[in-house]
Amino acid sequence: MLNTSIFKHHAPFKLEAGGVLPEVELAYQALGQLNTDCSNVIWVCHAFTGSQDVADWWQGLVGKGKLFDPEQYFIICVNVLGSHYGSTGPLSINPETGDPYFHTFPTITIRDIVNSFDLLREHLGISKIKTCVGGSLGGQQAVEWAISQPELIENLILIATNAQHSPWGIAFNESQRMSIEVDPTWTESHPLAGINGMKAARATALISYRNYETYGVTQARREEGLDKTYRAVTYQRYQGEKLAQRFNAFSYYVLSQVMDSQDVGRGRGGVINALGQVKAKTLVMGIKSDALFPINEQEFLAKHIPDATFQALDSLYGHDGFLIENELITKAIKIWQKFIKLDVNPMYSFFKALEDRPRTLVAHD
Ligand SMILES: CC(=O)SCCNC(=O)CCNC(=O)[C@H](O)C(C)(C)COP(=O)(O)OP(=O)(O)OC[C@H]1O[C@@H](n2cnc3c(N)ncnc32)[C@H](O)[C@@H]1OP(=O)(O)O
Ligand SMILES: N[C@@H](CCO)C(=O)O
Repeated sequence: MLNTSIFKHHAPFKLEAGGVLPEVELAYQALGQLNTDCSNVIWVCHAFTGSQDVADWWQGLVGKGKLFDPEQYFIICVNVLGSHYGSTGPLSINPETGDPYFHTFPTITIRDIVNSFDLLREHLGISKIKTCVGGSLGGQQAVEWAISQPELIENLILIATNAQHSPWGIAFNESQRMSIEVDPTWTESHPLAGINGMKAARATALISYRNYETYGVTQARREEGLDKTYRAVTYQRYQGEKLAQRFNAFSYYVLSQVMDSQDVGRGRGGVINALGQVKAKTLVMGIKSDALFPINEQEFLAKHIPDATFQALDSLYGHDGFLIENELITKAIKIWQKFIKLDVNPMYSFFKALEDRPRTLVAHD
C-alpha cells in the first residue's frame, strides 16, 4: 500500500489475555506535517476490515479541502494488530518458530490494540492528540484510549460504536466464525484457509451492516422469473467475493473476537465508572437505522461520558452509514467544533435540522 510506513517494536509485547507477541510491527500512514507544539494531530481508528489508508476509505472526510485536511493537520491511521494490511497478524511470521502464526495467533483485545498505538505514538514523539475519531471497531479503540489515557486526547469523536459489545453483536460474530469453521480448509496452515467460509461470514455480516430498508431500496426485486438470480442473491455473493480479494479468514476471525472483547468497564469498576473517566470533549454520533450497534448504545455513551454531545444521524445505510454518510458526518462535526470553540455544550436540538435532509439513495444496476 502506497505511503505506508512500518514501525517495528523488537521486544515482547504483553497481551491483556495473558499471551505475548515476541515482537510487533505496525503499518501506518501519516498525512501532513506535525506542528512543533504537537497541536494538530488527528488520530483516526479504522474499523473491522479497514486499513491504514484512511484517505481511501474515508475520502469524504480526509483529504485536501476536506474536514481533515493534511495541509492543516497531521493525520495518522494505524492498521490494527491482527489485521491484514501489514501490521503483525495471523499471517505474519512468528519469530520464535519461523512460520506464520495462522491458528496460533494469540488472543488480542481492544486494549492491546490501543497499547500498541501508544508505542507508536511515543516513537513519533506525539505528546497530545487534538482529535481521536473512530467508527464501529474504530470507535471502540478511541473510547478505550480516552479512558486509559484521559489527558492525551483533547477531542473525541465516536460514531456507531459502543462501550461494551452486546450479546447481539457477539452472536452475530460467533455465527460468522461458525461459517469459517465449517469450511473444510479452515484447519489448514495456509493463507487461504477458510476463505470460502469467510465469504459466507461477510454475507451474513452485510445483513447486520445494513437493514431491511437498505436492501429494499438498493436490491429491489426486478425479476419476474424463477431462475433464482434475485439481485439480493448476487449482491450477497459478490460482497463475499469482494472481501476475499482483499482479506483473510484468520484476521477476520481474530478481529471479530477483538470486537467481542470490548468492555471498557473490565477491571475499572464497571462501564459507567470507566466512561466517567473520559476528559476529552466528546461528540457521539449514532445512526438511527443501525441494527448492529443500535443507537441506544451511543445514547448510553453520551449519557455517561462527562459533558458529551450526542447526535443522531438519519441514514438509509444502517451501521455502514458511518463509512458512507460523509456529508452528514462532516456537517455535524463542523457544528460541534464551532460550539466547543465557544466552550458551549451544544444541545441535541441544535442538530435537529441535520436530520431533516433528504436521503441520498444509491441504486445499483
Ligand atoms: C485495500 C483496501 O481495500 S482497504 C479497505 C477498504 N474498505 C474498508 O475500509 C472497509 C470499510 N468499507 C466498507 O465496508 C465498504 O467499502 C463500504 C461500506 C464503505 C461500501 O460498501 P460497497 O460494497 O462499496 O457498497 P455497496 O454495498 O453499495 O456495494 C457496491 C458493490 O456491489 C456491487 N453490487 C451492487 N448490487 C449488486 C448485485 N445485485 N449483484 C452483484 N453485485 C452488486 C456493485 O457493483 C459494487 O461493486 P464494486 O464495489 O466492485 O464497485
Ligand atoms: N463495513 C465495515 C463494517 C464494520 O464496521 C467494515 O468492513 O469494516
